[in-house]
Order: sequence, then C-alpha cells, then structure tokens
Amino acid sequence: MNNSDEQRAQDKKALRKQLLEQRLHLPDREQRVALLRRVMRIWLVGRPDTVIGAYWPIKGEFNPLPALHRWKEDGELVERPQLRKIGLPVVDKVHKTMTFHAWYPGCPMEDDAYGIPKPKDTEVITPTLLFVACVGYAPGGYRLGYGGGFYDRMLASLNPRPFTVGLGFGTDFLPDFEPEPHDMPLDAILNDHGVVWPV
Ligand SMILES: Nc1nc2c(c(=O)[nH]1)N(C=O)[C@@H](CNc1ccc(C(=O)N[C@@H](CCC(=O)O)C(=O)O)cc1)CN2
Ligand SMILES: Nc1ncnc2c1ncn2[C@@H]1O[C@H](COP(=O)(O)OP(=O)(O)OP(=O)(O)O)[C@@H](O)[C@H]1O
Repeated sequence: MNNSDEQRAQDKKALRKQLLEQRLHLPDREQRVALLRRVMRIWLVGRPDTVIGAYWPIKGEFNPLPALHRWKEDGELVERPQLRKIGLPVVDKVHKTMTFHAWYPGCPMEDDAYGIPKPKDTEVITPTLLFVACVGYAPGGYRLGYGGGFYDRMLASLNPRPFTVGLGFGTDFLPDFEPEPHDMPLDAILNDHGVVWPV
C-alpha cells in the first residue's frame, strides 16, 4: 500500500467505528426499526422472488428477519400459494467466499468463523434477492461494510447476479463517500424514510 491508500484505509476504519458507535446508541431506534420494517414489507409486494437472502443482525444492525418471516407466510396466502425461502450467509474464512443456507424461525444455529450465528446443517439455497446490511451507504448505491469484501467478491463471481438491496438507518448516509474500484453498487437502498436509491 502506498501512503494515500494507507490514509484511505485509516479513514475507512475511523468512519466505520464512528458509524457503529452511533448505531448502537440511536435514541429513536425503535421507531426507526418499525418504520424500516414497514418500508421493507411494502417494497416486497409484487417482487417475483421466492428465495431471499438476508443476514443475522450483529452490532446494532437492523433485523430484517421479522419482515421476511411475514413475507414467507404471506406466500401461503396469495392466489397461487408459493413456497418461499429465507437464507442466511455462511462465510468461508479461508477462501473468503460466502454461500446462503436455509433459515426458519427456531432453526438450530451455530457460530461461524467470525462469531456470527449461522444455520446448522440446512440446505444451500440460491437467492434471487439479497438484503445486505450497511454500516454506511452513499450516493450511487455504494455501501460501506465491515471490511471483509464478502459481498463484493460474491457479486463479482455470480452470474446471474442476485438483486441487491441495502438496509440502513437514515443516520448511516454518507454523502461524501468515495467508492473504490472493487466496490459493487447495490441495486436499491431502503432506510426508515423509504426507498433512497435509486433516487
Ligand atoms: N449480520 C451480518 N452478517 C454478515 C455480514 C454482515 O455485514 N452482517 N457480512 C457481510 O459481509 C458477512 C460477514 N462479514 C464480515 C466482514 C468482516 C469481518 C471481519 O472480521 N473484519 C475485521 C476487520 C477487517 C478490516 O477492517 O480490514 C474485524 O472485524 O476484525 C467479519 C465478517 C456475512 N455475514
Ligand atoms: N472482487 C474482489 N476480488 C478480490 N478481492 C476483493 C474483491 N472485492 C473486494 N475485495 C477485497 O476485499 C477487501 C475489503 O473490501 P471493502 O473494504 O470494500 O469491504 P466492505 O465492502 O466494506 O466489507 P464487507 O462486504 O465484508 O462488509 C479489500 O481489501 C478488497 O481488496
């Protein structure tokens, strides 16, 4: 790394730390969570997907699973009942890859290599839509994550690519974030105010 790369890495680290700190102490978190759940549920109406990937929330992330569980149950009520599936990421720390495994409420879980709970011994599924946790997000659909590059690497390798939807709070918006060449923009971003990307 040269000096400016090193500076950029330092800046990103400091920015992550600041955003994570802020997210853990959101004074109006419960209202924001309720609003974002509603935004998600409305956004999902009319989407053709039957297999959706999400995440098990950590470090104050918004929990997407209650809204997705409702979406799954709603699949039984539509005119032609659909079997809908929810998946959670399972990372391979050695190869730095990520796959999705079926999850349902009450599913047995175990910790992955980073200490994040993952479904225990359930089938691998292929989501056509992915909800992605954002530490921060920026104009153009760019996302700041935890620095593992798992989504960027996975999206670069998948064909067809799943539709990717970032989830964050209004407070996580980064108007001046500069993406790097490997950053893959998200297809949409939802926050507690509604759909904020595409504008
Ligand atoms: N809830 C949730 N699950 C998720 C993700 C996520 O963003 N949220 N991921 C989304 O990708 C994957 C895990 N991503 C991870 C990314 C980085 C590190 C990690 O250990 N990072 C180092 C710092 C690296 C650096 O700063 O260079 C660390 O925390 O020490 C762990 C997991 C899959 N599961
Ligand atoms: N397509 C790719 N192929 C190989 N390495 C990649 C690719 N995309 C990203 N990386 C590497 O992954 C590392 C982390 O990238 P970045 O800082 O953008 O992560 P992030 O998106 O914030 O984190 P995450 O997605 O894990 O939450 C970088 O060092 C980058 O070089």
